[in-house]
Amino acid sequence: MLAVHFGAGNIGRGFIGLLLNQAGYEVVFVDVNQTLVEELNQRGSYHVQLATEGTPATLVKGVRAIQGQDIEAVAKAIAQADLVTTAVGPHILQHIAGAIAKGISQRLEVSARPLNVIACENMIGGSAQLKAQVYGHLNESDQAKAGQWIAFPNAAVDRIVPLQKHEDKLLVTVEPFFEWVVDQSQIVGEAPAIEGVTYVPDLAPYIERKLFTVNTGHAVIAYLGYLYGYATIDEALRDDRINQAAKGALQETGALLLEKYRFEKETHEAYVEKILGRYANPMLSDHVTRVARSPIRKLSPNDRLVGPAMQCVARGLSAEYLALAIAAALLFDYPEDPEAVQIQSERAQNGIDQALRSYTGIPAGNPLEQIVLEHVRSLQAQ
Ligand SMILES: NC(=O)c1ccc[n+]([C@@H]2O[C@H](COP(=O)([O-])OP(=O)(O)OC[C@H]3O[C@@H](n4cnc5c(N)ncnc54)[C@H](O)[C@@H]3O)[C@@H](O)[C@H]2O)c1
Ligand SMILES: O=P(O)(O)OC[C@@H](O)[C@@H](O)[C@H](O)[C@H](O)CO
Repeated sequence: MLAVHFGAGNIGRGFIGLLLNQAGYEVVFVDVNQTLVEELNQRGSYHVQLATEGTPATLVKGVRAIQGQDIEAVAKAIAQADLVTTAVGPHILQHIAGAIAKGISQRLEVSARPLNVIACENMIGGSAQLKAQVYGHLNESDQAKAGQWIAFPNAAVDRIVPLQKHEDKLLVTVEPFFEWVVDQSQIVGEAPAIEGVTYVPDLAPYIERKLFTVNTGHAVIAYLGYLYGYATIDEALRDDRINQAAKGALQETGALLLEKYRFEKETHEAYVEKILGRYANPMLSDHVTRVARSPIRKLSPNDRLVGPAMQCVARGLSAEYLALAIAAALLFDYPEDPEAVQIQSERAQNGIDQALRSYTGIPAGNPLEQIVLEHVRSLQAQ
């Protein structure tokens, strides 16, 4: 069994590649980072270390890699694959769509075999978005055939994997917890048997619960942590102001999720407690600037902050702490993050009101707008 995985980064090696390997797949990574590609091909293996005391590292063997710019080689691998997965980042999906389409066309020419393409990104409808981008590269006849043989099931993935700073360029340290949920209703052929994957009939509650809890809380801690001068998530969480804001935001998204999806209150509270413990893991050393990365994406209308905040406001639920985090994200002026630089330049040229409108999609006059602007003023005054 052959799995082609796009993105040999933190989640790619530390989570998806590991589980696929343990499920018996030969894993072929596709990446544009030449160092990673060369190391993977030279060594054919790498280690995954759990961020806990005294656990030995796991060896992932029999892997190789293809340079992402080698479209012919990538397409050939996809034509032969039994499964395709991605963990490249939401904005990169459009750049891999052409190679996936080429592989699908080659495959449809020679064989009628089902193939599932699963985007493992932090976003709602990641695989559906990738499908639309891939279809943009297929002719009508291939689109029709692909409709029968190629599926793009949406997924939710959860495992905190910080930036890696090991001498060994392939070693990846991950938290022990993981969750990989896939929409069963969108699978073509037999569902891939991967230990650790949960198939569900409808992904919506799972992806929203994950994005609006794990990633919302994370974003609150990261943006406030950055403003208050902390380097890592666990450090920031020890500040009472940030701790209270994270818990407050998770209460707000919790109220929304409970109302929308009828999760059991106790089960959701236990889920939140577990996540707060995961953030606090001192062995992860997860930098606030990693978690805060790409603020334009994180401030977009369907993402972890504005998404739940707008829904809370529409339902008459509180969104005070979410608004505080949106304000902090608008003030995130980390010079090494191009999206932060872009927001700050908009703010400098046209003011915070315009920056808020441009990047959050909050309609002018929506009550959330004023709440966010008040938080901006109070954060600036501190
Ligand atoms: N790190 C986490 O804790 C975590 C957890 C769950 C989900 N995610 C999601 O997983 C995805 C990847 O995150 P990450 O933390 O592993 O990032 P990362 O930067 O470590 O990995 C991304 C990899 O994609 C590669 N890449 C970039 N452009 C490419 C292209 N055109 N073709 C092939 N490869 C390309 C990069 O070189 C890099 O190795 C994101 O969507 C993220 O939100 C991350
Ligand atoms: O990957 P991002 O940039 O969408 O979000 C940053 C972190 O919140 C994220 O990577 C988490 O660590 C991960 O989603 C945990 O499952």
